[in-house]
Amino acid sequence: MSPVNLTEEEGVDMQPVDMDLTCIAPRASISSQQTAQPGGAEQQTMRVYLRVRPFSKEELADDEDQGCVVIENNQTVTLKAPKGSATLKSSEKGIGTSLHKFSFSQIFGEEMTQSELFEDTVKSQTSDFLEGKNALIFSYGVTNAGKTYTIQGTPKEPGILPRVLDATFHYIGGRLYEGMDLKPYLRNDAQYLDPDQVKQERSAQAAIFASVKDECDSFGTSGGLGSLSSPPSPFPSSPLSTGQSGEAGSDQFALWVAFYEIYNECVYDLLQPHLCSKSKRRAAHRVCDDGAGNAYVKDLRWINIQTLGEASKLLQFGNKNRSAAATKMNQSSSRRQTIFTMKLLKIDGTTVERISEFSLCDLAGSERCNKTKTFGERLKEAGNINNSLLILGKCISALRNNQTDRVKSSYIPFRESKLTKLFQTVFCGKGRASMIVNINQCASTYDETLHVMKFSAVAKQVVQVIPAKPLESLAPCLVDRDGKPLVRNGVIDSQALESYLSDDELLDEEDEANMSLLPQNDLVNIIESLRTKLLAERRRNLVQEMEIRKEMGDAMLQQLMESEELRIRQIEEQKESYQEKLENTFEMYKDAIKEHAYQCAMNNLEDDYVPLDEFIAEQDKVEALKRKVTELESLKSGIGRDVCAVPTVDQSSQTQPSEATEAAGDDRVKRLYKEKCAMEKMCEDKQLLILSLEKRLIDLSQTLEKVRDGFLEKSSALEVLQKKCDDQAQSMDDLMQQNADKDQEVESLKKELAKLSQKSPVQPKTKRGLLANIREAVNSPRSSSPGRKLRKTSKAAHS
Ligand SMILES: Nc1ncnc2c1ncn2[C@@H]1O[C@H](COP(=O)(O)OP(=O)(O)OP(=O)(O)O)[C@@H](O)[C@H]1O
Repeated sequence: MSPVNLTEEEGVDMQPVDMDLTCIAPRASISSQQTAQPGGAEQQTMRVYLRVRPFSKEELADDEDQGCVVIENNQTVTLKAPKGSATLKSSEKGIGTSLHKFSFSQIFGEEMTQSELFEDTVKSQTSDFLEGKNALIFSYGVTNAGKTYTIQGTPKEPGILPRVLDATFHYIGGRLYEGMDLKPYLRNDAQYLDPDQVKQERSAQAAIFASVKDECDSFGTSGGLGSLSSPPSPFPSSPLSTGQSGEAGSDQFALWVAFYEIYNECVYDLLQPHLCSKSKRRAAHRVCDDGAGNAYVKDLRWINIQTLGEASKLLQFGNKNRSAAATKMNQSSSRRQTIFTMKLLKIDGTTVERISEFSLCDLAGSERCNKTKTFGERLKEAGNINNSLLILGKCISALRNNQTDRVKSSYIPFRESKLTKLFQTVFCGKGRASMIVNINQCASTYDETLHVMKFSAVAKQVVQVIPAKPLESLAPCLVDRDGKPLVRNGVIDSQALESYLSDDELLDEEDEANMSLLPQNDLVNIIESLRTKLLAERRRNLVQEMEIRKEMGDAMLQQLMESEELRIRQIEEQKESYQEKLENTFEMYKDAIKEHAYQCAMNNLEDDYVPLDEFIAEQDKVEALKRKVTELESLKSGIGRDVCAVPTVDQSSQTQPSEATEAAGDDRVKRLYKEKCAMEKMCEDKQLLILSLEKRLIDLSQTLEKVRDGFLEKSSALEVLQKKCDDQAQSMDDLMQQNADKDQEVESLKKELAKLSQKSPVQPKTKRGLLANIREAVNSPRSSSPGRKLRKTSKAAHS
């Protein structure tokens, strides 16, 4: 076997704080189970007891005994995961451990008797109950773990419920209030019953007792409990049994009980008469709030009991009504959560001084669906059972978390299940709660048992603060049928009582049940009066409804108009901003194009640019040179003529030409010829220069042409942009047109509303004036729409 780690499940180092979330009590480490609080409040951790039931013969035969549960001492128990359990498999994979250690307020092994269990667990709560405090006991555990055995027991071995009842009757002794005319009402109040109602109570009670008179005595008053009932009592030395526990001698006590079950999140009364036909469904009862935050079961049947035998019969009657769903695990297993509640009324004369409540809750088994092979309706049952247990667990965890961390107080889901809703007040300090965890030692249910143990470990850390004087807040109030108090400051309000007793026109459900007893005329009268009341009520409702509708219509219209105004304003603003943006963009483009064109022109001109002065000077030079060339050419032709004429003259007229004259002529010709050549060359150069300048001029004009083309292109792009702008303006106009349509729609709505208002039979004048004012006020800004249109057209024209 692989080595195992032992886990301590209970948070021993946890510092519990008070449970009453509204009361600010100082945080203190709780070393003992119970400590005194300032102001006399009592603080203690929730008592959680463990009861381990013995194996049955069948279980031993099925090899269920694998030593899973080892009781170390009267407060500590160790659970060892058996072969095949999910816990063992997980621990072998390294997840978790196969050994779990738990501690409880007290552990009761299989050898412990019912009587010992009662003495060590519930007896103190019974004392509380008899002294006017509330008490709640849960029996919790997997199915077939012994919860019902612990609560109800067997005729031979009565459980804690018969023992609490037995103790209560011993306490009451000869001070039983036999009147039966003071009955519990809502959660903490009492109701005064008139003689007819008392008669009905008695007949209902008799009907129940009659139906079980031949049944065996489940409390064993003649057996198990009988030995306790007859002297010596179970509280021989207890002040409870003496009836002298500091109570005033004139006080009397009345005990009323209710027995109900929660099945699939519906509350059913187990003390209702048996149903005639099986097909007829039982009525589910609502869980309501009494206005002071206390939940109660509406129309639950409370039966007055005066002996232990009567209590036993009631329990039998209720048990008969319970339907046990067969599951594979336990053929007689109940799929319900059954609650037996006792209310003890302390009566002084005709005044109810206090009411205390003791509830014993047998929680349904919490087995998993696959284990129990549950299907269909059974699966739904299991889901609801597990859900209410889950919510109970969540509430307990949240309570504990809130106590440990007051800053981050989390939501406690009391209202998410009927069970927790009903007992919220007890958890919140208006009573003491304790839990008896029942487990069997079967290997096959080990995983579920472990889950139960973990849950109870959390419950044990919850601390309850019980106020020193819980009765002050729970002081019962005696009321009539309408719920109006009949007793004020301890004195009966005789007027209220008289009107209550004479008031016979209202019928509650119990009256309805006995309507057949009334004469026909009375019935007709009652029906007539009820019809009149109904009509008046309907008329009142109709008027109220119309007023509400009108108010809502006005409010809606106002809202509609406001939102319309807002929308128009937003559109206007958007339009303006778009136009501004467009104009800015257009200007930007224009500047950019101009800049671009200028840059292009400058780039093209830069290389070919010749300043004008230079150009003119150059032209002058060219002109001068041309003139010189012309002169020289004319000179050259003149010289040629001279040259040809000179030899002719020399040869014909002079027989002896001088040599000096000939030489001088040659030099001059040569010089002139040279000059002529130079001039010709210069002319050619200048010609070339002129040609190049002309070429430059042509290039320049071409560049200018290009720039002009570019400019024209940009201009056309600008035109496109302009067109887009115009389109946008057009779409804005369309939007405005849509707005106008909406205006018309609003107008038609207003007209419709006005028509409706005219049709309405009740129209207070002041309100009609108000509506007209509102409409006018709302309409007035609408009249400015032409102004806006004017602005819009002027803008459009501008743009
Ligand atoms: N302490 C005990 N001593 C002897 N027998 C016991 C003890 N506890 C339980 N049993 C027996 O075990 C069986 C199952 O017990 P019980 O019906 O109370 O279980 P349960 O938890 O109420 O089951 P369910 O939730 O299904 O109603 C019964 O036969 C009962 O008599």
